[in-house]
Amino acid sequence: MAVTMRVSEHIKEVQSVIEGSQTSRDDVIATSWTRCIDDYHLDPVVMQEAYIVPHTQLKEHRERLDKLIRTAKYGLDALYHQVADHGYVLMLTDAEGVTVDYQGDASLTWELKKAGLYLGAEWSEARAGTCGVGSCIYTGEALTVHQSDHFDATHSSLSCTAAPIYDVDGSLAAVLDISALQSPEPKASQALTLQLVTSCTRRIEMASLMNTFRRDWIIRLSQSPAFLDVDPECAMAVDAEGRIIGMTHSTQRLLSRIKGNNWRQPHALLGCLLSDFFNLDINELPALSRALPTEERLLATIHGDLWFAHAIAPQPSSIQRRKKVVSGSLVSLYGDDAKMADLAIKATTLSMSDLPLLLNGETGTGKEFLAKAIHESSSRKSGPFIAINCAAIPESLIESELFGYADGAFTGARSKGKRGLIEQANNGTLFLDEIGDMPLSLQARLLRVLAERELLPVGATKAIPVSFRVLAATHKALPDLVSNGSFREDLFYRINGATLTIPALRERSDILWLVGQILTGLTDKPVHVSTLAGDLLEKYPWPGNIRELENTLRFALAFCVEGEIQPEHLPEEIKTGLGRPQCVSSVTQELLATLEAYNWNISETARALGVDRSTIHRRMKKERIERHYQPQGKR
Ligand SMILES: Nc1ncnc2c1ncn2[C@@H]1O[C@H](COP(=O)(O)OP(=O)(O)OP(=O)(O)O)[C@@H](O)[C@H]1O
Repeated sequence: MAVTMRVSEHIKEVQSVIEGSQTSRDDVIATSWTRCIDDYHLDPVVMQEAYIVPHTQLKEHRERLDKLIRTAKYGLDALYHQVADHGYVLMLTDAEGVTVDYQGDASLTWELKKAGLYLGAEWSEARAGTCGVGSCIYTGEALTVHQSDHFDATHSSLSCTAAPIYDVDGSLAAVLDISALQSPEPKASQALTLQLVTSCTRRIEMASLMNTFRRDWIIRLSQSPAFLDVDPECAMAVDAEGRIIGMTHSTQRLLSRIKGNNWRQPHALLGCLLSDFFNLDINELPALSRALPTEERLLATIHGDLWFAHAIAPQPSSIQRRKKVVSGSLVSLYGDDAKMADLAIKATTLSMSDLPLLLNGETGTGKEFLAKAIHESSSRKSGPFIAINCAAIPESLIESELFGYADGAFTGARSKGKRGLIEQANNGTLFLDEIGDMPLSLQARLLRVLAERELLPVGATKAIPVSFRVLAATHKALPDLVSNGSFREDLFYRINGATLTIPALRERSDILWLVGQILTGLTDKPVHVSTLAGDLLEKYPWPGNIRELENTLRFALAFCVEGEIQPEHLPEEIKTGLGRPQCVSSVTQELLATLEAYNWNISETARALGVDRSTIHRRMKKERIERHYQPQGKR
């Protein structure tokens, strides 16, 4: 009976307030009641229990706020511990009012669920009428909706105190609410609760800013030097050019005040220079680090108001931190890429030993580049680095090129002896590129040199002692060549003290860094890459890896005159984002198979396919078919 009386009185009060009667309710409550009628068309007579969103929807809402839930966890746990004994539950909702995280007394689950103080409950104004979370979302301010402040009499036993949590870009991310099923009658009893919730949201925003902008400058401000380090009021993130890129909500209000802006327009602040608000330039930030006593770290706004400030320098990424253990030359191999960082750390350790290394990777991934860096990081760096492309030297010359020949080994003009490449590598590094293409007969001779550390030039009778480190590279799977008998197993073990595998360019996350490095090497002029062109370069699959990237940039430089590479300066296959054709037609497959079968003899291939030679040439040109790794002399 008493409940029915209370409900009808509440409905009457709501109606009289809507009609404009004087009320002792807070303004924020009265205006929300008006919205409920005018905007959401809710009827105070129709009472509705809390709405719980279906489980699958809740999962999606939670996933969207996952990062914040994890960041806020410690703060939420601490807050719940403070209020649990006083009968409060804690809810974190997203900006739509859906409860995505919850802590409450498990023994009261049934009552709490019924009252909507539970995971999945949706507390938007449009759905639930005037309520803590919904009205906080609408106003963007912390507030308490106490008992009969609720529009819907169903909720008039609840007291809900909510505060907004803003994202680092100033948009509303979430609402933190603590609610009680029962509370004392006066609304003032909730004043302390409001304080608690607000200071918790400030700390969550601070943690979120610190997490998001680890690699940028963070400036924290406080009116008290004693609280600057422990509980600052404001914090903002600033990029290398001194532009504001993130902020907590109190900073949003402070900066808006300085500029004379409405605080609800955070985008008018983002991107502005620090010097638009404070008498400070980015270069002066180090002076605000902990090197100076707190009392001396003063920062003045452009209007002369003073704040104590603490500037935190950008923290190096884990990859950058790990770069400190990578030896000098190997650092220049990569930017922010975890796979390359792992490779460089391994290469640094191995470069200190004399172990033979096998460098594996697709064509153009930088195997020779890596080999040189390893040489330069090793104790043999003052010796020569001799590179031999085992696939490029004609088979007939390879022996004399590698081993040299003695005086009089040949008749005629070349009767004077010649030092072979292996001898030239003495005291340095011998880099055997495309080792998988070395003929079996030479593999045996190379094995002997590696085993005995002495070499016998062609026609010589006396062996020469040699000391060098062997680095070998291949894009082929050497174990497969060993299995099919085209590579000697004993040589494989001799050159493979350890294997270093270089990732393909498409697997790397530092493509744009590489673009910058290569452009610096190709031109003295400053050249930028537009965002769109950069996107295309990052998306392209790069079958030819860094070599193809280098050629692409040469191509782009030839067409770009304005100092900025745009998509139209890129080759067709990159511009269209399609890449080179990945699958070959059956006609092309037949042509390839026949060429292979006839050892790339065009006349025999033409005869076998019943066409003339010019047709084969034309089709090879059209399909860009060419024989790879053919010894030079036979092309
Ligand atoms: N980290 C790097 N920074 C800049 N340029 C690089 C880098 N790595 C490789 N390159 C360039 O890419 C091209 C290909 O590199 P490299 O010849 O070392 O590749 P590779 O794997 O040995 O190729 P292949 O398998 O065809 O022998 C070279 O012009 C080299 O200068």
